[in-house]
Amino acid sequence: MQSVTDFTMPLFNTKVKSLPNGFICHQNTISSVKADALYHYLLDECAWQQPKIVIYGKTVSIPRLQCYIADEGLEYQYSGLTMAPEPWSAVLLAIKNRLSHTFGVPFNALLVNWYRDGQDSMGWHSDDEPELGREPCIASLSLGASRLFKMRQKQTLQVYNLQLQSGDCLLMSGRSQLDFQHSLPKQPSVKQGRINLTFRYVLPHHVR
Ligand SMILES: O=C(O)CCC(=O)C(=O)O
Ligand SMILES: [Fe+2]
Repeated sequence: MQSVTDFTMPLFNTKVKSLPNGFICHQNTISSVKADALYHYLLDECAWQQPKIVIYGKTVSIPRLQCYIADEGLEYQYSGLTMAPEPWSAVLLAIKNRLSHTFGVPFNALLVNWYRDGQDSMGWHSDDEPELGREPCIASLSLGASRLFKMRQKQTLQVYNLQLQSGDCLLMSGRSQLDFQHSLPKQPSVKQGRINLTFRYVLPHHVR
């Protein structure tokens, strides 16, 4: 009998889109039907949170929902907030293991973001927290609505656009976090939701 994990395994014999240094997009790693099934599974299964952060002295809710999943004890800190990890479900563990095997990275943490519609977003940032190490390798899987992903070279401010489709897997490695920021801007015309999964390797001895 097929299990949910059989339906959702990303495959990597797919088309590759080349991007600025350090970014690689593997297109269609999950068929749209499977990506849709996984999207709805995660909507139900994740313990969604909408943390509040302080920006310029003002407390605001982040414009999306999040769930942080990781090996035991691997806390994640950003913008002054600490997220305690949820345990791996069988489905996410299987996907994590597949991605670890494919990319040769022992992923041990996953940040899941749910953009309910085009009003939800993520501002310019680099994933450069010390616990990710100097040149982290992050595998980012997109499910649901297609959204624009922007990369901005820190020195030249040149902006590169990438349309992330359901089932695409974007790999950010090498100098991608050192040389670039990235963002997911608001797109009010998008009415559908999107879930993004970023698999990371958190250095256990760096957790504060
Ligand atoms: O939703 C995306 O594609 C980007 C997510 C992201 O940049 C992050 O989780 O750090
Ligand atoms: Fe990011």
